Amino acid sequence: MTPTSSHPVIEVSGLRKSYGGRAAVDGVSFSVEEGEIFGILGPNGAGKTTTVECVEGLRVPDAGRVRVTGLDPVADHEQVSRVLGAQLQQSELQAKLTVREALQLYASFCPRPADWRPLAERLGLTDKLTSRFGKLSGGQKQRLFIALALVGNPRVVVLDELTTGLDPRARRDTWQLIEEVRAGGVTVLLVTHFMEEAQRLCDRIAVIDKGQVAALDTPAGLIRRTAGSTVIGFTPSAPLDEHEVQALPGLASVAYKDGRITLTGTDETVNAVISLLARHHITAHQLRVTDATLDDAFLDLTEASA
Ligand SMILES: Nc1ncnc2c1ncn2[C@@H]1O[C@H](COP(=O)(O)OP(=O)(O)OP(=O)(O)O)[C@@H](O)[C@H]1O
Repeated sequence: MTPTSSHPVIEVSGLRKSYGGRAAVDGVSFSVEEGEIFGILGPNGAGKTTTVECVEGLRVPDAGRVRVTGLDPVADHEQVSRVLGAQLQQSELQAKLTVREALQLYASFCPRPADWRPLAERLGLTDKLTSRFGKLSGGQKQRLFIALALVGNPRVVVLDELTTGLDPRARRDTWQLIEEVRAGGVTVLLVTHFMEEAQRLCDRIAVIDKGQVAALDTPAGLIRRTAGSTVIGFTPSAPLDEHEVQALPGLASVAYKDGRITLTGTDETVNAVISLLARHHITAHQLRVTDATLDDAFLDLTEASA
């Protein structure tokens, strides 16, 4: 089989994988189009890494179909490894290898490698080229893994826990780099625990929970699915009547903490709260009205299936 562009770049359909009789991935389906940044989000143990390892051909599915540029990652492993760049796990690099040697070595495996020097520069590794892998800090190792995933000029890059262990500046630089990589037409499959990262980078996200896709949408679409897409918080100058609060239109949730009330609901809820306060001559101190975040949506979606 040869790669073709008529397929989605990544297709996963009815994927199942069990370990010792326990399903880690239980019927996952999604497809990723060329040039997309597709996020996989989910709680610990949800089956995210197992899913992406099946995409990388590192695990053999028990059932279902996985294709990368139309190729089977297990049967056509060699061809897939020419188009797919993956972030390494810690144990996969020798401690004695220097950063330069690692970059040169990985570039030498690839048919049309990128120039590793600007990549190293972009990832803040230029000062570390002669340092041995074993002596790098956690964040420096992480940056090297990102460089190694990109050095082969892949069509598809799989990044699992992209920015874990990076400081805030390195994290932001890495996000920018990923956006630049995508602007160059590369498709990105990104496993992340960081909501801000998913919201900022991903075109679409599959929320995986207990081995299944709990929701698949754009970040904005996922937020809209949450019961309360608007969050209203304030400290009232006098207690509110609980019956009136519960009767607010569009109300999704109410929480009280240290005299402060936080409601989630809709725009209608905001208007109704303001009228309620005005009717009772109650002042709202430190009133904040914000949009719900992906964090709220994630909790809602993964709790809903708990
Ligand atoms: N090699 C393995 N042998 C046995 N069980 C495994 C193996 N790898 C993963 N599991 C189990 O499969 C389930 C899914 O694991 P997986 O690593 O895919 O989840 P994850 O969503 O990536 O989790 P995390 O966010 O914690 O990295 C977990 O219950 C895990 O314990």
